[in-house]
Amino acid sequence: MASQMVREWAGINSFAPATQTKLLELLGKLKQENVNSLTVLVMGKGGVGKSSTVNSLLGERAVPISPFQAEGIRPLMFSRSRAGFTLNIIDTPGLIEGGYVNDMALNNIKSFLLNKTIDVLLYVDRLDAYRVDNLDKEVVKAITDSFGKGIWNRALVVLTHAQLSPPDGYAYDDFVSKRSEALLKIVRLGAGLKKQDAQASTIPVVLVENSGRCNKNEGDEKVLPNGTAWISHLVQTMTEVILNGSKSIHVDKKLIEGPNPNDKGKLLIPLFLAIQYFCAIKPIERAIKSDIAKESRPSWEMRDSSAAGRKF
Ligand SMILES: Nc1nc2c(ncn2[C@@H]2O[C@H](COP(=O)(O)OP(=O)(O)OP(=O)(O)O)[C@@H](O)[C@H]2O)c(=O)[nH]1
Repeated sequence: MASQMVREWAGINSFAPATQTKLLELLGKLKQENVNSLTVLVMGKGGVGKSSTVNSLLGERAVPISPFQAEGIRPLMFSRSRAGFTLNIIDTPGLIEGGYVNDMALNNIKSFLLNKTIDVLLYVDRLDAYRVDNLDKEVVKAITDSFGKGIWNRALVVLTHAQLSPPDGYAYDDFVSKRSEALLKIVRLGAGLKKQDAQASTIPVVLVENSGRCNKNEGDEKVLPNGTAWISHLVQTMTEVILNGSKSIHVDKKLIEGPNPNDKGKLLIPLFLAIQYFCAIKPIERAIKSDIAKESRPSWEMRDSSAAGRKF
């Protein structure tokens, strides 16, 4: 982290005054809790608005945006500091290639993150998508297999294109709840979260609108159709997640090269097999051998041989 060039977070000045005030308040709150730097990892499928969200948060065009899926230029980390606080934000390549999880992209991300600590994961998708499928689950599973279930304690689901006009018959908030619930369900499935896991019910969903045509309120803040000033709302939700008492994810060699962090129970499999062998299979084998030894000649054999004797 130290080798990264940290620039002044000048982009914050491009936000509306009310947004700036709120952000500085939130940074102050984090500093009060001894959080002086924050590393935000941005992941998701391709073309969902990851880079645009990075730019929106930084308040500058740090990453070039294209309507076509970018190839192989990321991960990229941008570090900005303001009032003694450092924000590191990591943009990553889309995780799907040709209908499958792109293992190479995932390995690049993992190597890039070596010795870094992830404070928050922004799992990005689009609000204006009408279904979830197995690929969504696979992407979530790949993230979980790489960093462990714990990452979802530190995650937000971020939905871009939030200035959408819902299809006929839907109120905006109803559409948002339906899409959020469908996506959260697949996240829980992909992450292998059970109902009793704390994260299962607490992953927040935040809406963003990265387009330059985002509506503004009278205070010049960028707002969603429901009136939420989304930049400060996003940072506030990130702050809540950071202060929720869960641990950040430190990415070390063991996490990257070691067994799947969710597979700890599987290490016990050889032990279970050994117990099964010595306590069940061995005694059965012994019993069979002793039966064979005890039984000199089976009665049917005796019967058959006496019958044969009579014949010849
Ligand atoms: N209207 C609207 N367009 C968006 C929004 N976010 C992203 N876009 C557009 O969606 C396209 C893809 O955005 P990117 O930010 O490059 O998406 P990405 O996830 O980084 O894409 P990859 O680099 O391919 O992984 C671009 O044309 C953006 O302008 C949004 O909130 N609203």
